[in-house]
Amino acid sequence: MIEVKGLSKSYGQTKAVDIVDLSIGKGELFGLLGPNGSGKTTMIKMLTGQLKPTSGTLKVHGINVLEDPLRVRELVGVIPEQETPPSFLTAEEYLHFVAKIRKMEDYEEICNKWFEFFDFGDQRNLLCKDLSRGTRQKLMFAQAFLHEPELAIIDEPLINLDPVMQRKVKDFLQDYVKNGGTIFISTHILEIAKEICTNIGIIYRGKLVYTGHLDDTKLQGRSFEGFFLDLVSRGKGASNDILKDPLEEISAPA
Ligand SMILES: Nc1ncnc2c1ncn2[C@@H]1O[C@H](COP(=O)(O)OP(=O)(O)OP(=O)(O)O)[C@@H](O)[C@H]1O
Repeated sequence: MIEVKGLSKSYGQTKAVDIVDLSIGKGELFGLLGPNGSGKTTMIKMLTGQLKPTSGTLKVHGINVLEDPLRVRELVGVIPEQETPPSFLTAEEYLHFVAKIRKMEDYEEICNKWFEFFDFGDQRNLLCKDLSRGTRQKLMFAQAFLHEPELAIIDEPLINLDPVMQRKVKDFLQDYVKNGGTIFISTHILEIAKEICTNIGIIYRGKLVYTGHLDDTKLQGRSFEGFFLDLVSRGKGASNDILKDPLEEISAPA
């Protein structure tokens, strides 16, 4: 579903994404983790055709994103980082607007289901600017899944949501991939990634330093947080070569 080879993005001397290879198959719930400034948003912007890589290739749904970014955007559901719905539309107008762009028919019932799912139907006629931050996030989530995309790419899906809604969204995401969808999320919340993701990637200083499923064997008795912090702290001040095999690094005596 996603095939990335040698993907890089530089801003002057800063290598925001540094020669990343990544393959994500259908049915995966993939979580991209990394400290602040490690390259997560840059990766997502390139995958969704919002940003041109410095080098490398990337295919989504078998489509070359550089050659046909519009087709990729048609097929994929996206929630960009810190994006909010337009202030001048009501919540309902916004969902209807997205449904029309997605060329959906009979979308009113589907929109109603989303209002019901997130329990904010009573606010459907409020302007988006007057919705709470969490409700705006619910709306962004609904628009991404409105057309039931085979692939959804979401920057921080649970940000601003209360624990009840977080649980609902986590269950929704897990069911979505069980039913054949594919989801790529980025998150700072390690435990969420460990709980719901089928596979994770850890990015540090633009390098993808770990990909795979994090089962207890690989954690070697550590908490996921301990694993992550070790990985990051051992890389600090060192050349990127030290991160070639983070599991080996971490399991080696300090
Ligand atoms: N437009 C830009 N111009 C210059 N540098 C940029 C630009 N966008 C991102 N960067 C740099 O690229 C690096 C990666 O940034 P990015 O936003 O991808 O990180 P991130 O992992 O999403 O961070 P966070 O978790 O804090 O959102 C950072 O050093 C950032 O300062």
